[in-house]
Amino acid sequence: MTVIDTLVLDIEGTVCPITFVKETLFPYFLEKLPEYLSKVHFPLNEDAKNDPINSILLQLPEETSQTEESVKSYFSDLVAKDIKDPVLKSLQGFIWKSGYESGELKAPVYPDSIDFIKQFPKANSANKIYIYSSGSIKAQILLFGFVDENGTSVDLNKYLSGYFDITTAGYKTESTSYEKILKEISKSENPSSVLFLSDNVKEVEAAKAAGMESYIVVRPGNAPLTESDEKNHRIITSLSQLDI
Ligand SMILES: CSCCC(=O)C(=O)COP(=O)(O)O
Ligand SMILES: [Mg+2]
Repeated sequence: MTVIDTLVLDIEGTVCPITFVKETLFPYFLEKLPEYLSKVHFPLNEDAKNDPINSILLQLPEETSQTEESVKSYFSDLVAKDIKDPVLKSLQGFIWKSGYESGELKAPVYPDSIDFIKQFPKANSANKIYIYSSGSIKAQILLFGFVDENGTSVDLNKYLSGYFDITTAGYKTESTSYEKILKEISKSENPSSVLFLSDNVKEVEAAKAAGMESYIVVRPGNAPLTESDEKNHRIITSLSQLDI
């Protein structure tokens, strides 16, 4: 049996509760959005590329980016439907930054995940951990940079070897995205030495189709699994159950 030395971790529903994303991060973004949009001049200025919000909004379809109101209602709709849209994810990462830096936001990464992330990449071993989330890479680095460990903010980024999102790897339910990750981390020849963990069955199936090992992580509040999901996949409820 191949030894697993590389982990690729999903975030929401895997190493941190879905409620943190849905009930804290998404509402924080919607609450702050009007304040950020009020500083933008509409119609958008094609030449104001060094204004970060203006440049993000320039990636929107033209009919959506005409007025402050149309932009607000476009993003609110995407958030309500939890659409993994790259422009939304980029703007969310930008707005969450000020929340983490002011101390208003702290990421409730599960204690078992904090322990695992700290101990798995031992010195002088090939062990590595990567992150693959629909949240932008900027948002991933922020989340792991401000982890709430017993009330203290800790930075776990030094234990992580890299990050992938939908702009760099592709959508998480497509096997080609996992093939791309394998190539990027030089594991195409040995995909079964890589373990992907996620709460999302379709993501687990896509990773397996690319040749990775993959388990479903069940956490409180995650979507329920069917009998066939339970039969076809290995399931864990904590990263402390990993026998690697
Ligand atoms: C990186 S924090 C924000 C998470 C987010 O926006 C999201 O859509 C979570 O998706 P995941 O792929 O981590 O389940
Ligand atoms: Mg998830």
